[in-house]
Amino acid sequence: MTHVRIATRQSPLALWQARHVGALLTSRHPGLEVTLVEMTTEGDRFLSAPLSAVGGKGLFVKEIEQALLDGRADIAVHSLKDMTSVFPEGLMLAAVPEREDPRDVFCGLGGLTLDTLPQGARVGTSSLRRSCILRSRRPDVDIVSVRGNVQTRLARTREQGLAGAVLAYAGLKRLGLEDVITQVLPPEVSLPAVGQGVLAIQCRTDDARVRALLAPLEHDTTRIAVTAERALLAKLEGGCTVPLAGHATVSGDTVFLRGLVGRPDGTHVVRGEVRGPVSQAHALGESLADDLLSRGAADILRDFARRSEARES
Ligand SMILES: NCc1[nH]cc(CCC(=O)O)c1CC(=O)O
Repeated sequence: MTHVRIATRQSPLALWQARHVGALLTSRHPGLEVTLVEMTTEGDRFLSAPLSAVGGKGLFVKEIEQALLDGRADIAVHSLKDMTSVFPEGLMLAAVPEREDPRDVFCGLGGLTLDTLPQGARVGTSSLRRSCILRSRRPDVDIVSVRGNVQTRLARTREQGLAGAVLAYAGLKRLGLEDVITQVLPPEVSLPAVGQGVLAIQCRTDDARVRALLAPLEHDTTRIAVTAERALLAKLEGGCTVPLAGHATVSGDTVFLRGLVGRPDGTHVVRGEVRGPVSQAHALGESLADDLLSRGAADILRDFARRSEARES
């Protein structure tokens, strides 16, 4: 019987995700042999600097993608959230399984929530999006960068005596760590990142065998939502990392997409939303991007690009 190799990072969350996709595959294809190819990526090696300073989210996926292109693995499993809008030539997003809960959560010390946080509290996150959203609601809050895998971030939050940290519900659920959550943040409060809660299953575009094996893992509603979200991302990303959120829901034949671009300190936030038929998911994402750009996001992106240049020189 046939065999597939899944490339994955070695963090507990990445391993859970790769094993989960392995289990989905063997349940659809009894007798299929699945092995994991465990890798360490550049993103895992530079844990001390903020992600935005060491090269952004592409770091975690680049080396895994190379393993696919080199034929060292047949499938890669990533968090879609960690992927840039452009895929390397020769690779495709072969399947997106059903989305896990996309919301952010607050993990507060001693039961704290965002509403009971004391004035000037220190909150852990290394996400520009979470920093922007938190500061826009609570300008008094002090953002402390905590990087590393989910368990490491929770440990740092405790060690440094922070009031709490904002994390993704999906990661905590997958790791069985829901008991640290003190508040689930609705999208109206913390608009999720593009692709949050979604697993990206990647393979070589010319690998018909693996594409056929992955086809039954595809979840149509999830695909529609991420098509809208990633069309928004593609028009706003512009090569630099900026606080950006994008979240779509599907109800019947209608997609509802919300987006946000802002400054990391929360002093300027541009929000918008669009609604339209599922067949127009991609165009809706692009039109929301244009709308945000015309209402101030273009200025924010321009300032950001200028500051990145200043950092490099
Ligand atoms: N940036 C790291 C990362 N990438 C994906 C998840 C969670 C799982 C998901 O969103 O699918 C996380 C952890 C977090 O943000 O708390």
